[in-house]
Amino acid sequence: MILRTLSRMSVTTRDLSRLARHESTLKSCFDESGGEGLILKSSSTDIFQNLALEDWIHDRVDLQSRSVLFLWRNAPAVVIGRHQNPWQECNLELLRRTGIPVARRRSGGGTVYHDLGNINMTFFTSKKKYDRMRNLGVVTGALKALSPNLDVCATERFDIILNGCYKISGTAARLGRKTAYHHCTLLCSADRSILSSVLKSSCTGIKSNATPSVPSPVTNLSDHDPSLNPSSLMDAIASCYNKEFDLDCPVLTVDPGSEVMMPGIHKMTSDLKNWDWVYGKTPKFSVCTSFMVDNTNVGLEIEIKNGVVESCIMDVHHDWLPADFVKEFCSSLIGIRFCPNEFAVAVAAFIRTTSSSPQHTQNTLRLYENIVSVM
Ligand SMILES: Nc1ncnc2c1ncn2[C@@H]1O[C@H](COP(=O)(O)OC(=O)CCCC[C@@H]2CCSS2)[C@@H](O)[C@H]1O
Repeated sequence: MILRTLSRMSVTTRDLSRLARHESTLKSCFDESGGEGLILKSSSTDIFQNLALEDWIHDRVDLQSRSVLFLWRNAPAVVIGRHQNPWQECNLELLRRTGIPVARRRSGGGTVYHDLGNINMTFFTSKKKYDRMRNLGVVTGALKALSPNLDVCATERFDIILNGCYKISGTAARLGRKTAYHHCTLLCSADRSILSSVLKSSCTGIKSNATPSVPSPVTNLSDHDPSLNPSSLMDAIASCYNKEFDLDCPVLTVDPGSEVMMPGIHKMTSDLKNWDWVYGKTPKFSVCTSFMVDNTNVGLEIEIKNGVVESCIMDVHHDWLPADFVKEFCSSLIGIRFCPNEFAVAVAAFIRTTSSSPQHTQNTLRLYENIVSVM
């Protein structure tokens, strides 16, 4: 039975034989799946696991013969677009302090904040069937079905706005050669104060060609209709999806932590967590800034490529730190990741290995404190 269901999904033969060995575990996910469509809901609230499940569906499921709607929510997280700069888009210092992760998704577009009050939907189709407005129609249809008086509409840039001006949903997409997915958010009851504080850069003076986000005033649906909650919204979206695409799919719960059910997903999850993906994929940029230390102005220009310091120039009065010493300090930073941990290690090694007066050591530490605040 499971083999027949999976054949209809056209998962690769290799997967099929591997999956067949775990029939009983797979049943819960695929047993009742219909022919042309599938609605999945994640049991995980881990941003990396959920993005990995998107990758897994995109890579392993034949989307020529069926469409998939994937519904998911995350614990607090910031999600940047494929071509963005996290130093430019968010308050990394605040995120580290609060333990909120930054994730880079595979689709383009801007940065958004997720928590359990925010729903995510991913619409997978063949490239031919890719239609963002139709998908957003499913979302606005679900909202109108639950709360007929809400004034919601999709915009030209594929946001959904409430009362003509408040954004409740943002869209991004990934288009492959033959398949595509469109994913979007829906703000039901997210923490707006955290949303706005984490989406403010803590790094001044960034010069970059990375895709900038387009900030908008946002609102939560539950502030306009307190009867709305994430769970009833997901049910309504699933039912409108079935109606719009003439399907009759149940909502199947999937655990993206299960390697048995989705072979290869652990590697996909760890790739998404990797520093080299989250930070290292940032397009080349520079930080050009200045700060005051002990009434001395310090000019700083750092170039960062693949998340790593490529060049560093510091302009400091020679009475405060001798020019040769500053040059040596700058050289010691080349090749380190632009992040507090590696910077601290590099500065400690520099101090340990360079002969300097107590005053120069003190001043180096003052430089450290100021530079680390832009990382
Ligand atoms: N959760 C959420 N929903 C809607 N709008 C948001 C959200 N968080 C922040 N914002 C607002 O959108 C802008 C950025 O708008 P911008 O248009 O630049 O970017 C987007 O909308 C990207 C949407 C990505 C959707 C994916 C779906 C699954 S994984 S993430 C930000 O500055 C805030 O003003």
